[in-house]
Amino acid sequence: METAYVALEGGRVVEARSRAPGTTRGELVFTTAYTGYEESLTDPSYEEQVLTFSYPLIGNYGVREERFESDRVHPRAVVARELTDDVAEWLTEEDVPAIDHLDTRDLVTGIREEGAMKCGIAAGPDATEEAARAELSECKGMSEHTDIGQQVSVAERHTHNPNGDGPHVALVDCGAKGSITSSLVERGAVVDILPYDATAADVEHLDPDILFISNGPGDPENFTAAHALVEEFVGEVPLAGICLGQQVIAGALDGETEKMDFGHRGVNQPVRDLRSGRVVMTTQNHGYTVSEPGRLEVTQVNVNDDTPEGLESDDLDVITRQYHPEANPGPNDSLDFFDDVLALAEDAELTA
Ligand SMILES: NC(=O)CC[C@H](N)C(=O)O
Repeated sequence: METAYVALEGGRVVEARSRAPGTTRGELVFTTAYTGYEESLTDPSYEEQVLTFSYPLIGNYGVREERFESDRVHPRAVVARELTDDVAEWLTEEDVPAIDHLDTRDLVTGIREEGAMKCGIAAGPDATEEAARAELSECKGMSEHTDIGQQVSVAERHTHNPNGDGPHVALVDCGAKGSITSSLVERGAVVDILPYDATAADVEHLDPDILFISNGPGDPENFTAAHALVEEFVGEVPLAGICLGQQVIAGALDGETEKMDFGHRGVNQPVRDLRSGRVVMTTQNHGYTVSEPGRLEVTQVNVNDDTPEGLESDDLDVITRQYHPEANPGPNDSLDFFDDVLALAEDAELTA
């Protein structure tokens, strides 16, 4: 058996089995999702993180490309109680270290008590505790990855569904999941994908019906170009956002964001709509939250901890969600968000 080591912030080193070799480092987080490992592992919002699955068996229905949310695996390493051969082979091909046969309950309890933490990993025939510790000592905090958008965004603008008869969406790709685009395209929208550092001139040139800021990794405060776009176009073009998109939009509209202790990652996070009282189960993957909504109204909250899950403004034509209405993985209960986004794009009466 090939060995692996995880060195944790605070000094502890945990021994495990190597399933895909290599040394790496990242912020250790966990997801409680019990299904949808292909979607989670290809979600760009996990960039620079080490993803622990609290569900004990990962890989039991194989690996199929049509379920991927992007063209590569984004976590820097993968941790589970038991990884199947299919997943281990996929991660080996992708050059992403993976480890199993460790007590993930203990790891998850540690993260819940102490918060998401830095870690270093060494896995494979040459793995040593020292190598894992050396990785840990090089590990940066998430907010220190100041240009993380560049690692996950498209380099050039491109258009999906150019002949669609629906509204024209300018989607700023801060690390967008593929299902966001497909959810819009399925509803007839023409979707222009713009790099994370698109300028106001780039957006003006497209003259979209709505400006949509995507999900993405790391600290929302590091997405300064998207922040500037929101400041520039608020009140002129309707705005929508998912996850990092909600955080960036709130931050640009006099709101604030902060880091959570261990975040929300899973597919059964309950969200209450404050107007209807309806609760839906949602997919989530975030470590930051909006702490002050600024010029926006909180319309939905997390049932567990009351953090803002939906922000809106009728006057400014803004609608955002902290969770992932596009699901993948997870429940489809909130897909109607995309109908609301496109209705806002069509009906907005902004005249500035
Ligand atoms: N999925 C996302 O867009 C995550 C947003 C942000 N990186 C966070 O962790 O809170």
